[in-house]
Amino acid sequence: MFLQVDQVSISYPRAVAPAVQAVSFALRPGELGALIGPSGSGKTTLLRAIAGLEQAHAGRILLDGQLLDGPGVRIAAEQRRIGMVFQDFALFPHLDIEANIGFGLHGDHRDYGNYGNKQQRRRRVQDMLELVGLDGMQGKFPHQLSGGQQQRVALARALAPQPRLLLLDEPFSSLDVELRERLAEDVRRILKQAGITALMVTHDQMEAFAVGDVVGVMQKSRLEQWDQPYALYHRPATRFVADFIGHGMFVPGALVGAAGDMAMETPLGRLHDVSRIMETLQSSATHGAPFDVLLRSDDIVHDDLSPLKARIVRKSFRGADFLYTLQLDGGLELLSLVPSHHDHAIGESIGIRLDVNHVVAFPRAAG
Ligand SMILES: Nc1ncnc2c1ncn2[C@@H]1O[C@H](COP(=O)(O)OP(=O)(O)OP(=O)(O)O)[C@@H](O)[C@H]1O
Repeated sequence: MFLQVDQVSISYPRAVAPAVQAVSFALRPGELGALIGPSGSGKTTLLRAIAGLEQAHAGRILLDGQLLDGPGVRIAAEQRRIGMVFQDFALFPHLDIEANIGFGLHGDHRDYGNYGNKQQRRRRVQDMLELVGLDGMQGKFPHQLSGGQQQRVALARALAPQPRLLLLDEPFSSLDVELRERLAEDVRRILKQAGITALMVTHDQMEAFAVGDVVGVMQKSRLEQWDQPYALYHRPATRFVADFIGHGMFVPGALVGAAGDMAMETPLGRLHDVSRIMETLQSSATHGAPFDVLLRSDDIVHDDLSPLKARIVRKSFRGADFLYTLQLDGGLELLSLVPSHHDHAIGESIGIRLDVNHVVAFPRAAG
């Protein structure tokens, strides 16, 4: 592993509870990680500790085999060779793009690579401009560039001195929503092309999924799951992750059948593929055991022929789809993503059926 965060805890002075508690994860060389979670869950604190701007009070942080932070060891931030990109870009307004990108190739950073003379620096800046798709812009000033272009300059500047690791803190949050997803995909492509290992903090799931090979979900100072996006979505480890990732609602379920042939009974019908749930329960669950079953908007399919009907209580247009909020007799609410040519009115009843590939369910908490 290239970056190793091992049982790291971080506390701020006079704070009641630690900001980060016993967090462990790792990145392979060239792998892109993303941390998501609600505000205050500890993402930025963790990123700052990796950068060397906060100290880990317990645990260890290693980069390429070097102990950066651990018992009795603390490598200074400027000696870590870690680059950072921030949400406000932090470009120098009075320097042109070439000087902005070349900034990190002077002074303390000079020993990162062989950029000692002007010609070498120019070549490196040129390579970076090409990498981020801004060739020809070197003479412009930051205010002459769009927000997305400025963020690419910030990326080029951070990559220029060849850091060992790149950290990105909410890099898209000051940009338009439409721009964000496209830029997130561009950033992923650029980072992959540069071959750098990177860790990004964001509160936006789409960005995390667009950039990260692996995504970590934090809540209340803990890392709840560190996994590939597909696994986070289809095999969430905790109820919090299940709820946080994607649109879904929990409905009551009950295990039916005998060991080896169990199914989940729900108000919308019976789900048969419960093998994974049984693995996690280690076959201790018994017939009739109560569960909360997660049904996401793509698990519920609109089907005129289905005998099961639900009433539309809200709808929101998403372009290709409508996100319908539906209500069953008895009041249970569900979400369903329906192709937008099925334009039904609020109050109308439509036929629905389940189409669940991976059953996500958690034993109902006692009480
Ligand atoms: N300098 C500080 N001094 C004291 N407490 C702090 C400091 N910075 C953050 N905290 C606290 O540490 C906890 C984690 O904050 P952190 O900023 O790491 O969360 P976050 O997940 O990055 O949130 P956001 O998405 O809002 O930036 C919070 O309870 C926060 O109030």
